[in-house]
Amino acid sequence: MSDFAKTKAMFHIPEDMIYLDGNSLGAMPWATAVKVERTITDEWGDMLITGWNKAGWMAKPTDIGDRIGRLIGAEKGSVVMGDTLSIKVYQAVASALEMNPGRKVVLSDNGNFPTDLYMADGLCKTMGADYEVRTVDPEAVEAALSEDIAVLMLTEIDYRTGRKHDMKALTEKAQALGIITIWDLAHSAGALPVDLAGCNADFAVGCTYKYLNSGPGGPAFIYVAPRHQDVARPALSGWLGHDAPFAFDLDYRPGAGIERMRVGTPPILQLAALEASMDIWDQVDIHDIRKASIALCEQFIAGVEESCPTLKLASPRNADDRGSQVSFAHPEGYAIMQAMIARNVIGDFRAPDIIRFGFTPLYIDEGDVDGAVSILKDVMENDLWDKPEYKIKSRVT
Ligand SMILES: Cc1ncc(COP(=O)(O)O)c(C=O)c1O
Ligand SMILES: Nc1c(O)cccc1C(=O)C[C@H](N)C(=O)O
Repeated sequence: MSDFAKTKAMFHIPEDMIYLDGNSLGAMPWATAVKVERTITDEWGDMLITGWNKAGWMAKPTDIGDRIGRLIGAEKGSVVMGDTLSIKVYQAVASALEMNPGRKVVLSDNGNFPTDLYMADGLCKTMGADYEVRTVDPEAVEAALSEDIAVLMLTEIDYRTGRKHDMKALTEKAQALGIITIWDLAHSAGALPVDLAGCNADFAVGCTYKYLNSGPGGPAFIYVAPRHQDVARPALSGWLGHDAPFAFDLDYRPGAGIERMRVGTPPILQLAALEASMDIWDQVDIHDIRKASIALCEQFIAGVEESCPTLKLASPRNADDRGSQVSFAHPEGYAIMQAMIARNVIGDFRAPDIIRFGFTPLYIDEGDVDGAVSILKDVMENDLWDKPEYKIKSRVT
């Protein structure tokens, strides 16, 4: 039996479904509905506006930030929740660029998730024609570091292939050249141990609706290293990041520490949903999760390679170089994934030819992996994907 049988029982997974897409949208803990319902009735309903103090709503973004901080190796008081990840990327890039005056290049890789590149590019356009986002192949990042670069912005785990950047080595090399680093942990937080403090990271951002199970649209987080917190100017200077929001001063004065990265009113109901999941995360050791995740990924790779020879592994073979997902390439990837979904094995497709499966030990076990492999084998051996209705690209995700 899986070491995580206890946590698996804490999640609602529809009967007969094998859910291998927790790297895109995490599953729902049973406790979430109860927690959100209580927040609505006992807090919003009964306390109304007094909930900001009585129910501790105002402190939720930093309280929960610290709980996530434990999973990503952040110092206490250096993570705050709020907004979407796209917004937090913008905020981090803007602060970092300003901390490196005279340099005008944001370096990233061309495997990065598009929104990160779009947000940085939009910001550069606002800042002036001499600012630019430069992208190189993921393997070429280290060689591309140079003294004209202001900011290195990378997603640690590639959303398509699961390839893992070496955060410590790249941060060290970048900092030696005077570059400020921003790490996107969208596919890292809750997937594997991250050691932001140990890597001496400058900024990090991430979302909570994937491995941290906060539900669709759950709030993002931002990390600022303690040494930068009173220097970094929050480009999005919202009133709740003000030093004294309730003084209602007309002039903006950034708050102390990580508080300044807050923008506007926090989403209390989504934070309540996240808290239900963090109650589960508080009971597990992220190193145990990693061990189980590697075992599940290895089992899946071995099973698929043995039974589906036309699928080509698109993730790194070495577990240390990979996050908590496994991708295979096939020219008919889209139709194959449609056939899998029709058989209740949920993964996803990423253009042009990647089928992607996420492994989330909190609620996925060896039996699920065996089940997914055997359905994939059936789909491939019997060409079950070869149907006109599976070839129409109409899905959103
Ligand atoms: C690396 C990365 N950054 C950003 C996002 C999305 O940001 P947002 O939460 O603003 O939609 C995703 C996934 O949606 C992602 O994988
Ligand atoms: N955030 C998403 C959404 O709002 C709709 C559909 C998908 C997503 C995702 O999270 C995509 C995801 N970041 C990916 O790795 O592809």
